Amino acid sequence: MRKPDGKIVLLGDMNVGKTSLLQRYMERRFPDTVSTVGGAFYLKQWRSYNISIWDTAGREQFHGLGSMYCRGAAAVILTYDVNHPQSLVELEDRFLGLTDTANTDCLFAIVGNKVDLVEDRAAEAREKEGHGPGTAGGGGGGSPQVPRQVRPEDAVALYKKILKYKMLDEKEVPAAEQMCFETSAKTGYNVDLLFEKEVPAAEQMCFETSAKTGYNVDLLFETLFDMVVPVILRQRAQGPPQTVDISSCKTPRRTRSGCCA
Ligand SMILES: Nc1nc2c(ncn2[C@@H]2O[C@H](COP(=O)(O)OP(=O)(O)OP(=O)(O)O)[C@@H](O)[C@H]2O)c(=O)[nH]1
Ligand SMILES: [Mg+2]
Repeated sequence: MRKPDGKIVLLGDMNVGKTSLLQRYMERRFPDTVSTVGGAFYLKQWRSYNISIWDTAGREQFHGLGSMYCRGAAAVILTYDVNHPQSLVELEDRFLGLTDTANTDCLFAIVGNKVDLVEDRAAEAREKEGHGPGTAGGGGGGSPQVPRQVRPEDAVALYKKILKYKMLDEKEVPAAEQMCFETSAKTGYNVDLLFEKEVPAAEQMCFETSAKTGYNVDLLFETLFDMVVPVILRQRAQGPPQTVDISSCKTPRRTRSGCCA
């Protein structure tokens, strides 16, 4: 089997729908799931690249494994349940610190899943499908719907905090080393790096999805695949890929305030 060119990791609390999102995308279905033990991955061919997508366990007992799965990751999908505000809080408190082992220019996406259960989104989906407001069925696919618990702005705020945590805030002055490039137009060396290194806008990296109806699931994964390709190219230009060394994995310290230590 060919070695994957890049890695994307799904993180988030138990029950938010990580496995369901991955199965919806890869297998085009919404099967019954059991709580994940450890982790598992799918391989996706995107253009000429092989991308591994890792599903991880949200249960506390497997927490220490998260940083191992994130090692060398080109992108991390931080997943929460739009109906459980605590699952968004957990991303900052418990999961963000696990990404310290990811690639230095790792991309982050924040995904609010189970949006089919939210009243306002279900109405929006019905209108998109051409049904009037109040039509039975709609985006919820028969699920009982509840008032919105987490606003998209809350996810955007977390994304901005992550950029700060990773020192990628647009307002920060980039380090001198980051802004000096050696290139070759003839071989293409560092040319993509020069033109494509930019921080995506927060709104572009926050998604609301439904693994149940499929809403925004293709958009999420395929937007990330397109963004991960330049990261893979940069990784190649910078040297050999990192390997997983289980013995060197440490569980990061957790903090309640201000991201992770
Ligand atoms: N209504 C609705 N239910 C969902 C959705 N996604 C997942 N679920 C349900 O939520 C439950 C948990 O889904 P999983 O995909 O197993 O959650 P997980 O994040 O992988 O959980 P762990 O493996 O324990 O970390 C299951 O009963 C799913 O059927 C969704 O988009 N909408
Ligand atoms: Mg799972």
